[in-house]
Amino acid sequence: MALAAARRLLLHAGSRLGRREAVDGARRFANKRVLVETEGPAGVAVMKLRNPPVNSLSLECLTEFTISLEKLENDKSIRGVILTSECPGIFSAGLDLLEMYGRNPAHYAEYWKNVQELWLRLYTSNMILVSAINGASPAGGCLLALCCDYRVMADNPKYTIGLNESLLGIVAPFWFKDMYVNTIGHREAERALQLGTLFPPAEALKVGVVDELVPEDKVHSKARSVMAKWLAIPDHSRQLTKNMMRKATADNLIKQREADIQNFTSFISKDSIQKSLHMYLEKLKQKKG
Ligand SMILES: CC/C=C\C/C=C\C/C=C\C=C\CC(=O)SCCNC(=O)CCNC(=O)[C@H](O)C(C)(C)COP(=O)(O)OP(=O)(O)OC[C@H]1O[C@@H](n2cnc3c(N)ncnc32)[C@H](O)[C@@H]1OP(=O)(O)O
Repeated sequence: MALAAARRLLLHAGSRLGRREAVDGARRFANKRVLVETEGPAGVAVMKLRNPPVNSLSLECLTEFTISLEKLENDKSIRGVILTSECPGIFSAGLDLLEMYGRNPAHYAEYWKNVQELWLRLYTSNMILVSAINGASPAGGCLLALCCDYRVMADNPKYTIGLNESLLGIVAPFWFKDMYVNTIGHREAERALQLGTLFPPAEALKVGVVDELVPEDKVHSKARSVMAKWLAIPDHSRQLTKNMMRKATADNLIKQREADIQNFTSFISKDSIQKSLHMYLEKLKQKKG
């Protein structure tokens, strides 16, 4: 309830701000963790995640992301969105592990509902989505990129991308898996999901997790030129085609959202899974020291 009220407030405040800035010509709105700029080619917004240090998708970040998307969807002048990060070297570290560790079942359920909500909005968006992957993109970070229509990645071998859930002792849900299969094919997905592979850029390109690699300083300009190509296609035919390609995958979750929340909640609440997450978080800490 409290989150729903916060969401309404944010949406309202955001739309007032958005309107005022549009009058000034600045065309920019921001929540704390998501910045949206609509400068550049007409009809294109750039959405930047800014939840330092690693753009983990906390409940607040998910909510702000979903609200920003909703606002852009409602703005008929916007036809395309470039999704990128403001955190140096990190696109997104994926779902926030601290939302899935040491909390209670009601929190897990609320969190998962919001993860589903963001995925459904992104994956089924009528807008053209291009990701400018300017850093590491594990698990939920990869999920965000996979929702896009085209993925441009910085060719920096330090950055990796993939669904690495099995390395954490958890299991990618069926809808993550479905989207992976849709993108890279059954055999590659089967192998990568079991091994929790994090692909360096050249391998990510080879297997089809991303569509194009460019030098790091060219990621944004390339994303813009890709967007220009997609904008040249009439919206109605592109949207109907996208819907035809993606609807069955989205419907598969829509028809069992509640069961998926229950599954997640009981899975993540298990002592053995909490122990695995604890060990993984400790490993992340030790990496530093
Ligand atoms: C039967 C099945 C039924 C249902 C389905 C069930 C379950 C499915 C469940 C969940 C699916 C989850 C998908 C996910 O997205 S899980 C998240 C996976 N993410 C990762 O593995 C990334 C981990 N992070 C890293 O590898 C690195 O941090 C990095 C490469 C992103 C960045 O490296 P850096 O060296 O630059 O930074 P660090 O020092 O490692 O990190 C800084 C700081 O941030 C904390 N942190 C990192 N990632 C996360 C995260 N995802 N969530 C929360 N916090 C994170 C890290 O611990 C550091 O914190 P401190 O400064 O030490 O406090």
